[in-house]
Amino acid sequence: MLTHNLGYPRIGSKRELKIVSEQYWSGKTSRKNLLQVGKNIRKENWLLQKESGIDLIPSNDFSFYDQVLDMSLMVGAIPKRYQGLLTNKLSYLDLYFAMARGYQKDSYDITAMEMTKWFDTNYHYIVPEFYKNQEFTLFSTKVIDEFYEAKEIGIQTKPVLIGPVSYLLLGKAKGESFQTIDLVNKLIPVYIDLIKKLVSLGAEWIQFDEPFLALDLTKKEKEVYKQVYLKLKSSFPDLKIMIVTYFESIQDNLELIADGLLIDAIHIDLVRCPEQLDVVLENIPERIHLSLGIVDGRNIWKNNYQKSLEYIQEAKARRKENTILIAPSCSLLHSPCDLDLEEDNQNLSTEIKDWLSFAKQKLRELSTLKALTLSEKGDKVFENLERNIRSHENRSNSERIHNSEVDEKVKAISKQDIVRENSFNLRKEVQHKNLNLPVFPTTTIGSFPQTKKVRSWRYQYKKGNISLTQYEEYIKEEIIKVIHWQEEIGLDVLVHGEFERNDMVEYFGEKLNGFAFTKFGWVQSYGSRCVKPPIIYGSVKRPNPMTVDWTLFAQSLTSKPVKGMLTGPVTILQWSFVRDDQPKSVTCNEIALAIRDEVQDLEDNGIKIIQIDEPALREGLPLKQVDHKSYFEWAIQSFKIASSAVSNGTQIHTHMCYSEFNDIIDEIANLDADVITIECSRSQMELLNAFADYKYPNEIGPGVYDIHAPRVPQDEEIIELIRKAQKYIPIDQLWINPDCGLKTRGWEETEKALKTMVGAAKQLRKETLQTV
Ligand SMILES: Nc1nc2c(c(=O)[nH]1)N[C@@H](CNc1ccc(C(=O)N[C@@H](CCC(=O)N[C@@H](CCC(=O)N[C@@H](CCC(=O)O)C(=O)O)C(=O)O)C(=O)O)cc1)CN2
Ligand code: MET
Ligand SMILES: [Zn+2]
Repeated sequence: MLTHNLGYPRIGSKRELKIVSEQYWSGKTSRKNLLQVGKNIRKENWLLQKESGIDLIPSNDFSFYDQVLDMSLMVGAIPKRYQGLLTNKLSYLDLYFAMARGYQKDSYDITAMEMTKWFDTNYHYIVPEFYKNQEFTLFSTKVIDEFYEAKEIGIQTKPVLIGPVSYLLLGKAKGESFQTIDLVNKLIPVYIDLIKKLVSLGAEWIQFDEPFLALDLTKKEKEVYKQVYLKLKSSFPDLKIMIVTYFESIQDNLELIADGLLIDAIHIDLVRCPEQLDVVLENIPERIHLSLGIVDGRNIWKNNYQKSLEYIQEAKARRKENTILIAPSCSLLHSPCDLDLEEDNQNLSTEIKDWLSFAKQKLRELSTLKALTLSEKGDKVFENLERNIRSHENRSNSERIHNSEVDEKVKAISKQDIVRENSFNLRKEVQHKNLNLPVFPTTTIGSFPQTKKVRSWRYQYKKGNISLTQYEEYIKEEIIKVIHWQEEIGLDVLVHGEFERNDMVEYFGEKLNGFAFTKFGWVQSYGSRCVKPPIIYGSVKRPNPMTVDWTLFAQSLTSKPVKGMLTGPVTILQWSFVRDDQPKSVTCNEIALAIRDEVQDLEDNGIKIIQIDEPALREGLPLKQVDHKSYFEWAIQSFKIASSAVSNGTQIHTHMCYSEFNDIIDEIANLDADVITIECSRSQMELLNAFADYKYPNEIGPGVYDIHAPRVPQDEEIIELIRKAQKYIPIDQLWINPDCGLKTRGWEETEKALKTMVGAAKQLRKETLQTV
């Protein structure tokens, strides 16, 4: 039985890659240094995995930005708008970053590629752009270089590629309409080229990530799967092809995998879908090795050895031991790096720490499980099993995890608690009278630039170098500046800027009971951006108001409305590491009740507009159609618990971004928020089609410019987008705002962009008045 790993976090345990990338982008360090830091991280990760007793160690799991973008460069899927950069001899790395971040320099003005969520995770990938007559060529040798690099330090790795079918399905057809999967015959020769090189360097196993193989597939997609793996196997009969699935069960595609695919191993996610083990053992023949994904790659709880050993025993009873592998459920990209770094962390007690395991610890868990499988009772390694059992007992018996008062409150939630006083039409009238806004009201999504300065104050405060009063004074100064600036440029609905927040989820977690925090538990979200998801270990409760003081302070500075700014229950749940000992729906309701109290407090204090962000609503959607309904039932209910306590005149906003929303318009409408601001600009307002078809009843602010990249939009671009929006949405339902919050932007581009946006709104208002 072998242990193997599917991918290790590449940001570095102290976010070394993030730091150096951002320095490189701002011209503060050399390309050579950036490349060196990347190399050091790869080496460290490989050696760590070796020391931890992992038999098959991955390569090409490293990335300077995103593994899907790496694939696009690998196969030469470079959209035309970057060709000029190519011929102008921009380095490979700078071309790569230009595709990810856009390029606005030396008379170039090129937009970035679209970015979207990686399945149901908070990781975002760069969406490949495909054209009907797309050609592919082997453009980059990254995978070969990294295989060789590992070999040089004595490690024979298993290169990781995104499988050709999943790669095509992850992309988007541009220009003429067609199915991306139709490009498969053009793509395969490039994979073959690549594999040929890897095999000649001595690669024995190659891991093909094919997450779509665990999802609903069309007949055609199944057929393509067959063709592709037939072609690959017949080209490389001696190569061991491992197909990796995760986040869902393969049970609906067993026949295809067992009879249709010429492969040597299949990996399944037993953490998400333990129930598939039985049918998989029944149906997958022994000639295909079976990799059991038993250590949770998506959450931070310590592995339950007893349960894992049962799975292994079950497999051993039904197939030869040397056809079994064990692994994390998915790539450890989604786990924080190292629990050992959390020494003297007061927000993570020794008791709770004993319940947890991060990427480094998860590797050890795998080798311990292997050792336990191979040894006899009484061997020393069994002490590990006993310790593990004790940890789990301590956790389930701990007094920290349940609070009967919260349980009672959740049980007492009634139908009345989840509907607004009146329907939207009536509320709208009261709100419009109340707020008296112009047509095309302008607003932003909440955050303004989180500058180094603001972050370093927080850092200094947390370290004890400055007092709380001093820290709050600094934040107040920022709020004063940002309120005045918003008034000056003529925005209609203002925000306080969220300067006091480290992150929109972590901040609320810190204020709620039942959450623990790490110091170094960073997980990559996209590019250099990371999050430190808080850990929900117990009942959630709001001991005190969380945002009221800051919001009132901001409102006291202006006569324009300031939006109260909250993160919604589904998003707090989805972006935290959530307890696995009760249904998510229950935890979500607990959070919803806390947010409801906060909404009520804001209203009681005279705040007229309250935004409850739910950018992760779509992300939480189960990956298979059959499970959608039950998810939406509790997710929508949670949002409504949080938002429905207010009177007609209080305007509830929500905000969503980074996802495809076309297929969930019904559910978005069911939230019954008075206004939704939604990301739209990267997809050129495509989304609004769906809203228009649906005759979406409430108000909408489709994002009019992309905030992911520093690029400043032109006047005409914004006007063009608003005109487009007007074709779909009646004017009296339209708001004007950016795609998302501005926390990742600098002030320079923010000022220019928002002035342009307000200018565009003013111009359109004039035109509208003339036509009336
Ligand atoms: N949780 C979450 N998920 C999300 C989003 C989001 O906002 N939050 N947005 C969407 C896109 N994803 C994003 C994810 C992260 C960031 C982001 O800006 N992350 C920041 C970190 C934010 C943070 O936690 N900041 C802390 C810690 C900052 C820090 O690095 N401190 C330094 C010291 C600071 C100094 O002195 O310079 C240190 O600890 O060493 C703070 O402000 O307090 C980053 O990577 O840079 C943005 C978008 C989808 N998913
Ligand atoms: C990822 S959604 C972000 C919403 C939040 N209010 C912000 O402006 O940053
Ligand atoms: Zn957003």
